[in-house]
Amino acid sequence: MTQGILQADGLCKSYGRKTVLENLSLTLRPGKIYGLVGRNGAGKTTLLGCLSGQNPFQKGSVTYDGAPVWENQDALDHICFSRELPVTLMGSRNNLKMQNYLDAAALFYPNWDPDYAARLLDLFHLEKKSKVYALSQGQRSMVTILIALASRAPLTILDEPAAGLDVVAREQFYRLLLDDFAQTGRTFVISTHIIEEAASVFEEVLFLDAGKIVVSGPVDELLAQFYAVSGLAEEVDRACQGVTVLSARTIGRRKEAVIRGTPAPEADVDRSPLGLQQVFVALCGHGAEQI
Ligand SMILES: Nc1ncnc2c1ncn2[C@@H]1O[C@H](COP(=O)(O)OP(=O)(O)OP(=O)(O)O)[C@@H](O)[C@H]1O
Repeated sequence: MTQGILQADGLCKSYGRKTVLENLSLTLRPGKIYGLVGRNGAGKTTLLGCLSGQNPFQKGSVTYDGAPVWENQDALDHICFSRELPVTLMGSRNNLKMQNYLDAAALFYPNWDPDYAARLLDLFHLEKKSKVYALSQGQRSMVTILIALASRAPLTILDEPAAGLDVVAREQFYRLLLDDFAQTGRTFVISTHIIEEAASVFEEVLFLDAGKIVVSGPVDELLAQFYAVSGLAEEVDRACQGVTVLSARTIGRRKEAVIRGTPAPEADVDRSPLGLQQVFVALCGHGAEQI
């Protein structure tokens, strides 16, 4: 029975001697919007390429409903990883027109929706005859988003789709995504650096760090586990008993700490929940100043 589950097991990927993904396992279930978050160079693009059959890997497996994804057209028919269009091709400027990419997408994705593509072209004020090299970065992001949405693929993957967009276009993108999701319920995986802005869109997050998924699960459940506490140092220490302290800073007699767990209720401290970005920095921001 087709369910639309994408599974990676024990995935290992290196470039030469550099290990990027190390024994990574994850399961993507249908009907959710996943946010993939990791620092620069963490391996997000590499992982998305492996999950979508575009990147080979050395060990492990990636399956869609139990069937390997690699060179398996039946599985790939369900997956769209829309990548940013290249400005150059083999050292020369990319003279292909947007129309060429739309024609290729129509051939490649069995559920391609030409009417939806035409509506999005209008909405984004894009011209089909424009050459790719002449598009702005934001316009190229719009084409990537257009192809992803109009593919109507049951599993649609976008790598940093909002990075090149201005704030108005970003809001437009999130609205389009949520409208589409409400209508189709298809699965989206979206990598992003703009965490706080996208947090309300994600149902589940995956934090990628040092080649592994270090956190995965529903956003609300994750956020409920973290607090910032502050107050007199001895009270903060009392609040932190029995919980994991992720970072702490003492200023005179006062102290601030970021913790995973519930602060002891008898401690006289200020406690506040963290946003997704703060949780990410606390867990994956090695070496960065926290909070
Ligand atoms: N084709 C390649 N050949 C060699 N090394 C590569 C190649 N592609 C990626 N890498 C290396 O693999 C690591 C992960 O890169 P990747 O692009 O997957 O990270 P990322 O999380 O998407 O980064 P960013 O957020 O900065 O875009 C980096 O150290 C990068 O230099």
